[in-house]
Amino acid sequence: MYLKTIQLRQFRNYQEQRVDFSAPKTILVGNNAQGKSNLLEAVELLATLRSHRNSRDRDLIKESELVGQITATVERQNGVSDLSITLRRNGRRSVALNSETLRRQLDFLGVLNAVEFSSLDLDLVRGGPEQRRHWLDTLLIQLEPIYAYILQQYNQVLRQRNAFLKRNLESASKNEAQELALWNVQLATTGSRVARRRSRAVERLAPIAQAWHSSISGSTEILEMKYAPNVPLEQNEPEQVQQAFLAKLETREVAEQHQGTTLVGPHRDEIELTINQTPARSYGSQGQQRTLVLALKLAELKLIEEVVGEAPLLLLDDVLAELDLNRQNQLLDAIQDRFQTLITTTHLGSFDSQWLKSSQILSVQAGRIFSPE
Ligand SMILES: Nc1ncnc2c1ncn2[C@@H]1O[C@H](COP(=O)(O)OP(=O)(O)OP(=O)(O)O)[C@@H](O)[C@H]1O
Repeated sequence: MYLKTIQLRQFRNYQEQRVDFSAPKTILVGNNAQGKSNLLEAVELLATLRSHRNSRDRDLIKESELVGQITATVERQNGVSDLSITLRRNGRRSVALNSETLRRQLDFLGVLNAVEFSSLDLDLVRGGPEQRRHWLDTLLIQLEPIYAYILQQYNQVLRQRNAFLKRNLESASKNEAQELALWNVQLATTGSRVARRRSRAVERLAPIAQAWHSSISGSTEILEMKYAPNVPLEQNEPEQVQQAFLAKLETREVAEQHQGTTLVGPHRDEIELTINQTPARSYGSQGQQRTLVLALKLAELKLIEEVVGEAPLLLLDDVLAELDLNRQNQLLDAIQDRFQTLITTTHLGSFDSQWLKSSQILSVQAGRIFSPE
């Protein structure tokens, strides 16, 4: 797939900016805080309707404006599509595909696919389980857009169940016990859907990440990636997972009523990363942790390509310069010209000259993008 053009209106620090992509690789060069990451963020929103930086819509809209917009033209094997996202300060978003406003945001997903790699991704190793869940969920949304809906349903039930538990702290009248039983069934049904999909995704991702990791580290390190669901998934049959879910809820009932919050479910899952049998967080140097993140990102690219049948975009936000030459080359070899790649950097010095020759280079300055003289 190929992103041909993108247009930003009142988005972040851009007033009105169109970019035409003319090569498989585009390098965006500029000083800090000029708008490079903002452009990649716009592409990420088109692919996932989510932002790496977890921003609220009102932060995405240009200061003092009410509405912001991202539009783009994407070329795929089966034709050309126009995408558009309109952001409003009051938080109501609308999305359109080929100029037709879509009722369900879900139908917007899957037209453009992208993998983002930024320094924030080091949190995949160093951060808490929430970061890893968020990462896996974003990947799943691209692998099967229906997952966006499944996750939203789960989160909605979870919020309502939490509110119910809070309202009824410590009490358990007969009516309330009945209502709780209903919430439990809903939580188990929606939660099992989330957990089974996460499990499947990790199963497919883990061997690819392990192979990349071994290749980048020169076979000295073995990466293991394991899904550690909060509700055990001994069997992958929906019914059995739901039963296990309900059984665990029963064992935690007293604790949940005491704490007024849901203690069971995929919002407490973990994705375990170990290197040579040591938790990745406590293993080795920053460089080694970077190797791990790089392997995860390359695995994401490959898995999306496999599932979707076309190569996703790769968004490299200021990370190339942070990789040593060996890792840079591994990455560049893996990309070649197969993946359209947008790269941000503050200086071109660290790029291979061959690379520079075959890339489109654009300058970014105070919310304006232009070809350097
Ligand atoms: N909603 C907004 N309205 C106006 N300006 C914004 C908005 N959100 C962010 N900015 C501005 O965008 C700039 C940040 O741009 P960006 O994050 O793309 O930096 P960058 O060029 O990638 O640089 P760095 O190398 O520091 O990441 C800052 O000047 C910030 O004030």
